Amino acid sequence: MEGIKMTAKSLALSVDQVTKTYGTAVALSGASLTVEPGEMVALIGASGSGKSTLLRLASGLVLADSGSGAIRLFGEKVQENGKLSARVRRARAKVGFIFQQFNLVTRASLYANAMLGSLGQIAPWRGITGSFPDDVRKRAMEALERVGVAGHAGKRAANLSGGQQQRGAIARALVQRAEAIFADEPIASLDPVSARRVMRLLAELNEQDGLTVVVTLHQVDYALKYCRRAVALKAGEIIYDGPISGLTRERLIEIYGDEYRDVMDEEPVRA
Ligand SMILES: Nc1ncnc2c1ncn2[C@@H]1O[C@H](COP(=O)(O)OP(=O)(O)OP(=O)(O)O)[C@@H](O)[C@H]1O
Repeated sequence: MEGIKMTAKSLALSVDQVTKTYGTAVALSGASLTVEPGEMVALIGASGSGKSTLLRLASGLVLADSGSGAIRLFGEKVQENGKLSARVRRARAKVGFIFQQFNLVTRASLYANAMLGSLGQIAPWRGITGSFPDDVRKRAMEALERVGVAGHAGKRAANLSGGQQQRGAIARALVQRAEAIFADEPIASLDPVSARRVMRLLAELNEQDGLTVVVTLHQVDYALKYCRRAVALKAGEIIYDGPISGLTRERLIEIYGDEYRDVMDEEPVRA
């Protein structure tokens, strides 16, 4: 494929001139972005810069302003011109979305949550009655093992730690047979060890299984460590899109504002 421009069909994500306003607040402004299959991309930017909005638009949970271009997942249209596509379900089927608030059904077991990844593949009555086919049960257990939480399969999601829940959500994406995982702040509320586990798992799925990963991150350190490409938003505009090595000191100050200079230069309060 080298030297050949990838078509929208072969791209994991394509966002074409998309704007989203909430009242008078511009959350995303004429953003265009493409992600190729197999990439691991960090979406960074200060709080309120538009990272979550971009992922929500990609999932079809939020509609862009009219006049916006198309958003596609693996060539299938999610929305265009502020209208949901008729093929949105087909588009969504290829991506496991992990949003902080809506990750798991908290009253259900981790095992049941993982099986829910099969909803698009089985007869609706099976999902409603919870009578999942044997192959789904098997795949759910394998996925929980793969992400390292099989020992908690029978526990209610509500009774598990944030890190275990995040890994459960990743297992659900594996049962879904997702070709990509789009995760919104998957490590925001995790301790450093749990955060590292989740990021390593995403990186492993990217490297070993070829899953495309798009992940919003607050901590630049994790982006530098686990992602090869960064897309930085500022006030709804993409102001950097390139290799992670391009996140120089000056660029980070541009992304996070002048005060970030102090953050980088600050001495520890206690030695
Ligand atoms: N449902 C909403 N109603 C009104 N304004 C919203 C809504 N969702 C987002 N916004 C606004 O859009 C802008 C972008 O928000 P968004 O959540 O995408 O930023 P973010 O970069 O993900 O922030 P954070 O890192 O804090 O999660 C912000 O100004 C926010 O207040």
